[in-house]
This record gives sequence, C-alpha cells and structure tokens, in this order.
Amino acid sequence: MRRTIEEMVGDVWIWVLITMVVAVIVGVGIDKKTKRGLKLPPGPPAWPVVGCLASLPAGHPPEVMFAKLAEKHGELMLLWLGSKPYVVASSARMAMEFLKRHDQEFANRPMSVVREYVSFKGNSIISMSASDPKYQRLRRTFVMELLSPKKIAATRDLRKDQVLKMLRAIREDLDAKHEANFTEAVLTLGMSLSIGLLFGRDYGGKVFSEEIQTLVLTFKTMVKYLSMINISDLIPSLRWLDLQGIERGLGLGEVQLRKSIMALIEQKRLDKIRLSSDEIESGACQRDILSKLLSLEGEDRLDDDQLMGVVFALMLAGSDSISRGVGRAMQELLKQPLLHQRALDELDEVVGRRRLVEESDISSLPLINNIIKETLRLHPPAQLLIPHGNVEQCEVAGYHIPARSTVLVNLYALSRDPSFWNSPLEFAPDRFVDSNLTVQGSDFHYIPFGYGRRGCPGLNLGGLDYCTV
Ligand code: HEM
Repeated sequence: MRRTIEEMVGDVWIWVLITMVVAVIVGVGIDKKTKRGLKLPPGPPAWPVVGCLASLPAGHPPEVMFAKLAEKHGELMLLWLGSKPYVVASSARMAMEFLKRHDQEFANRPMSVVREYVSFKGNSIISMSASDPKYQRLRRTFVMELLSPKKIAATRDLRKDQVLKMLRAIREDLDAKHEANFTEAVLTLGMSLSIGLLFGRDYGGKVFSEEIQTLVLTFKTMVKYLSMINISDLIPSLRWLDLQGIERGLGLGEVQLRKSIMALIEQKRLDKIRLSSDEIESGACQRDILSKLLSLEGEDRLDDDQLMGVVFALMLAGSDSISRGVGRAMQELLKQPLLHQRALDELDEVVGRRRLVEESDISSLPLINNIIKETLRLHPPAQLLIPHGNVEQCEVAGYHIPARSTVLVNLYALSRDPSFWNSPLEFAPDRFVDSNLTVQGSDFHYIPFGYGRRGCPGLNLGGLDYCTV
C-alpha cells in the first residue's frame, strides 16, 4: 500500500518523541547514578537529554565560550553537553593534572561521528586508542624515524622548493595582476608541505596533479565537517535521524577520500616494485612517509584503512597548523609596523637580500623566533588541543571525573592567564627575551604542541616550517 509523505513524516516524529522520552528516562537514570555520592567538578546545571546546552553563552568560538564559563565555575569544569560529559581544564595546574600526573588515564581519544569517518573507523594515529600496541609502535616510528630531527634535516630541500614555488607564484601574480592572494598562497604552501612530505617531492607544488587536486578538495570538505557541532554526538539516541545531514555528507566524502588516497597508495606500491636493487639499497623507497609506511613489515605492517587514516591525519596536522599560524603571524605584523620593520632589519642583517633564509640561519634570528613563539601563544592552531578521553572513572584534583568523558585543555585560557603573562592580550614577542619558556612544554601555561604521550610528534617540523615560511 502506498503511504503519503504526511504519513511518513508523522512516523518520523513519533520516533523522535519515543526516542526523546526514552532518552529522558535513561538520562535521569545516568544522571542520578553519576552524581550519587561523588564529588563532581563544578559546572552549569544540566537537564536530562540536553544537558546545559541552553545555558551556554552563545555566539563565541568554543574556546572563548569555555573561558567565559570558567570565570564563573573555575579552573576545572564539568559540562553536560547533551548527554555527554565534557571536562574542561582552564589553568596550567589543571593542564598538568591531566597531561602529566594522569597522562596515562587520559591518553585516549573520544570518538565522534565525524572522527569515525575521517579516521576510517578509528584507524588514524590521531584517534587510535593509546593502549593499542599498534598505536604505540606507529607513534614510536613517527617520533624516532619519520619526524626525527635527522629525517627532517634530510627533507630540507623539499621544504625550500615549496617555499620557492610559493614566492614565484606570488611574484607571477604581482607581475600579471599587480595583486596577490597571500592567504591562498600560504594555504597552498601548507598543503604542499604536507603532501610533499607524505608522497614525495614530485607531488607538491603550486599545481597539484589531478589525483591530488581531488584529494585536496575532498579533504577540505571533510575538514569543514570536523569544525561543526553535530547533534548526533551530543544526543547519540538521535543519530539515526542525522538531523543536520552531516553523516550523509561524511558518507559521500569518505567514499571519495578512500578512492583518492587508495589511488595514490597503489601508485606508490607500483613505484616500489619498479625500483632497482641499487635504488632500494640507497633508501629511495623510504624517502617519503608513505613509502616508509608501505615498507613496514610483520606486526608493524599497516592495513589499507590504517594507511589511509595516517595520510588524512598528517594532511590535517601538517597543513592546517602551518597555514593558519603563518597567516596569523602576518596579520599581527601588519598591525604593528614598527615590529614588522624590526623583523625585516633582523633578516637584512643576518641573511641579506641576495639569498633566501636557510634553516641554519634560524638560531641567529632571535626576534623572528620570538614572533613565532608569541603567535603560538595567542593563536595556537589547536586551541583546545585534540580532545583527550578516559575509559574508567577516576579522581583528579579531588574531583571524580566520569568514565568516557571528553577532556579539553583550554590553551586560550592558559595563554591569557594574567598570573603568568603581563598584558596577556597584547601581541608582544619581546616577552620571550631572557625567558626560558620553550614550545616543548616544560611550563604548563605554554603548551602549544600539547604535552605527554599524546603531545605533537611533529613539533620539530612544525617549528621549522613556521620559521622557513
Ligand atoms: C606549528 C605546527 C604544529 C602545532 C602547533 C601542532 C600542535 C599539535 C597539538 C596541540 C596536538 C594535540 C596534542 C594533544 O592532544 O595533547 C598535535 C597532535 C598531533 N600532531 Fe601536531 N602540530 C603542529 C604540526 C604538526 C606537523 C607538521 C605534524 C606532522 C607532519 C604533526 C603531527 C601531529 C600528529 C600525528 C598528532 C597526533 C598525535 C597523537 O594523537 O598521538 N603536527 N599537534
């Protein structure tokens, strides 16, 4: 029997109603069980199902909203967003509790709908569980080999090529149109640095091959979903409705991503078969990250989902952080012509105008180094780090943290804390003169790369990329 659209829509709403009622009952149950006899961190009052969503200060980016709430509720807060517990650390002391003292308990990554798709079902280095032996081996390979200072030094020419290509592109645009889109140029550079590192030097550059162009386009769509708040994450019982249509888009994007990344992986596999024994001997099959990952054997061997997960994670970690940071540094310099001039004078004195900056010059450029440190203080690419998570309920600073909480360390609040920073809102690179603060994170009020077992393995490369650009 044919049913009218009205009847079908009516059915959907009956299901929404039933789901909400069940969720309220379950929500109240969970709420009571979680709160009984436990000292939970302070936070805004929460209603079943929607939690404290209605009382959040609207119209701000999440890090600003959480910093505002922390002024009222304190350095450690528990927010029920929908039916999910979110714990926000807003001070250096609390950052140390989670990232150092309780590092092991909070070294997992909570899953979300979008992360399921972009990690190819939890198979990316960013989202694998910290207790998974495969994650531990992969992370060791990254830190000790792929992103080690020696390996990074070996890829110096690749970075130089990419920067030269960007400068040439800007020059050509200036000559032809008397204007150049610097933001676009830096975005392309961030992407080509990542792609070059992942796939090898032939793949980077201003003009990407067709496969790479498709990959970059799909990548950008998926990144957009990453920054959206998805109702299905906050109220999982409504996931089947996909109210914002996000999961539909993610499904289509994932199919395209798989196609594009697998084509590149297959190409690499073929390239490897064609190499002569001399080339294999000289290490030619391990020059880029993907070739090295394809050469892992035995228990280290990665399956296709894990390879794709790593490719996406590195495109995200490498390209976005660099291009956003460099853009922010330029904006700050344009606002302060005197500081800009001092930076140019330093470059003139140390490098001159006849050659480009070499990576070996960087240690002789104190002001440029401090500009980068200050940019990473005020505009870290991951203002809330990447969410951490715990499996079991545990105690932190005298408070019970519910099992399966999402833990956010708010760098925005840390880097504006007046007990650590004078005039914290000012972009003032000279604050780092005679200071021992380093980006390695020995002081918890300054941890732009995170800290501990989930801290950024690309720290050496990230810093270099900034300086070179
Ligand atoms: C200035 C540039 C960069 C900054 C500021 C930065 C910052 C961060 C931060 C804050 C995290 C999360 C730490 C946590 O959750 O505790 C992270 C994770 C990560 N970063 Fe970076 N990053 C940068 C560049 C890079 C580069 C160039 C790469 C690699 C090519 C990279 C690879 C990664 C990976 C794989 C993770 C996930 C680690 C894990 O979950 O075990 N990053 N980064």
